[in-house]
Amino acid sequence: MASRGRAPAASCVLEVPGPIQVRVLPNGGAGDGRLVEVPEAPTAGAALAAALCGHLPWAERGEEPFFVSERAVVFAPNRGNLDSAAMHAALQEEERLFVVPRHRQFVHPAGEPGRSVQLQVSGADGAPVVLTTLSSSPRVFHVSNLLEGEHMDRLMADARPKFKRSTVGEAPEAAKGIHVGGELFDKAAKTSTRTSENAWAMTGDAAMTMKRRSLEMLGIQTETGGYDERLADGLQVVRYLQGQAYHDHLDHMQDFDPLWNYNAWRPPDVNGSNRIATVFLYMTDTPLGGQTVFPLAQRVLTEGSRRMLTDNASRSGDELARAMEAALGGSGWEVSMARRCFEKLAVFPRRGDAIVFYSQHADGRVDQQSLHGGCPVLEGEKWAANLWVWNAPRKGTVAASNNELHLTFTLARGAGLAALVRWVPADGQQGNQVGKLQPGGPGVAVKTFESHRFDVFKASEDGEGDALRRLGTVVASTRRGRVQTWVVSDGGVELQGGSAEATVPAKPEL
Ligand SMILES: O=C(O)CCC(=O)C(=O)O
Ligand SMILES: [Fe+2]
Repeated sequence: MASRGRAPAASCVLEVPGPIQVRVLPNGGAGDGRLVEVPEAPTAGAALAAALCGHLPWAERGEEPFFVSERAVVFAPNRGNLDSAAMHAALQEEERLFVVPRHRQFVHPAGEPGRSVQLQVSGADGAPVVLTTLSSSPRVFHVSNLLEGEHMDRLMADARPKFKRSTVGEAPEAAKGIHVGGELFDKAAKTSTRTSENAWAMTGDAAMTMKRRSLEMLGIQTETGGYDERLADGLQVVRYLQGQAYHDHLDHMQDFDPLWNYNAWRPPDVNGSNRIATVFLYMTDTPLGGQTVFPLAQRVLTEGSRRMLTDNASRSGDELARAMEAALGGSGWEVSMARRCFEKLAVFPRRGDAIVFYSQHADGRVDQQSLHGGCPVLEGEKWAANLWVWNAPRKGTVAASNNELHLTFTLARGAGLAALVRWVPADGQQGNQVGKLQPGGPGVAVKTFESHRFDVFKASEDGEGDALRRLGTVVASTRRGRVQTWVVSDGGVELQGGSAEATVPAKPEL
């Protein structure tokens, strides 16, 4: 990318910056986008958004977007820099600029494997953090210059006396009470599919530096525009000894997960929260094995990625087989995994290298392609630091009142019918009945949360309550107020006192 000649010339005459053009694309988009001129006259907020991306359906839910440049600079009203002057100062000629809907997060564009981008993020010893694409589906990047050697040494030294056998579905001790509830921690179980050891690093310079840089590198936007602790789990220092591994898994919370059930709470694609990305930093050179494998990704070797993906390639098949036998014995899931690890897209652990991969698409849907695992360590040890990053504050870190709503369903006056109200889980399963409406009877009141769905059915009047016909669906949204009354009649379900706009079902424009 050519940089504009903005530096003062040898004389005292300042070079006046000329107009600058950027390439505007939707969040996560591929390709070159559309060349648009950043207005020279001072332009800010909605006017700037319209000038830059009028050609895109950008006003999702009527909200102005924010912008993130390819080099991870966020331009947003709450950062005080959604204006043309700030863009002129920070952007390079023809830099790609992504339009991110207000309630989503920027997702780095993948591009071709091997493509590198130097971010405007200062990393280890002031060097810029560099992302290199390893795979576009799932989105996996190699990261250079994330953390200083001293910071890694500190993380390792602090973790050493604290290591415990890793569990799955656990959360840091220090976060107790801010996650789903105590139950979660009691149920965290040792498992045979994750045989490593781990220790949490919640505070301290090294952990904070890695957390801040990771969020910066991802271009994560927060409510205040500043760093927000609630957008990541604690930093986890992980150690795998010879033979240890972490079976293929997904990092985001699953719908069917009995402990978390995050998606049912608020799916990420309707502004809920879940893990969006994982930053994984290798802190040791592992002589053999210990790769992070992505079995569903395509393995493309390029000049830029060969070293990261073929590190142990000089070992012959026989040598590998002998090493596997010595480290793992003859059977078990670790043996078949170890073999796959030398065939699939797999990143070799090299001290100071990191990877970042996404568990969600740009539109918030979870990405099931992001399946990955920690390959068995065949020789030596593997030490790493792992950060799970969320697209919105983790469940339990948002005061319940922030998205709590009180809905009352009531029969229209004179409506001679009975009705049932059912809550519909996000997974589309059969709804749970929350109440019944009968002529002359009381309304049905529910306390619920943003995006929860309720179906209202006409019911047989004998009170047996068979659902006969669906009269309407209400999707809870605080945009229509925190206390709402919905009136049920044969003709449908309507918000009492609602304006025409308010009763239109929330429908994203994108
Ligand atoms: O050890 C690895 O390479 C991957 C670890 C991992 O997937 C995790 O900690 O979530
Ligand atoms: Fe993982």
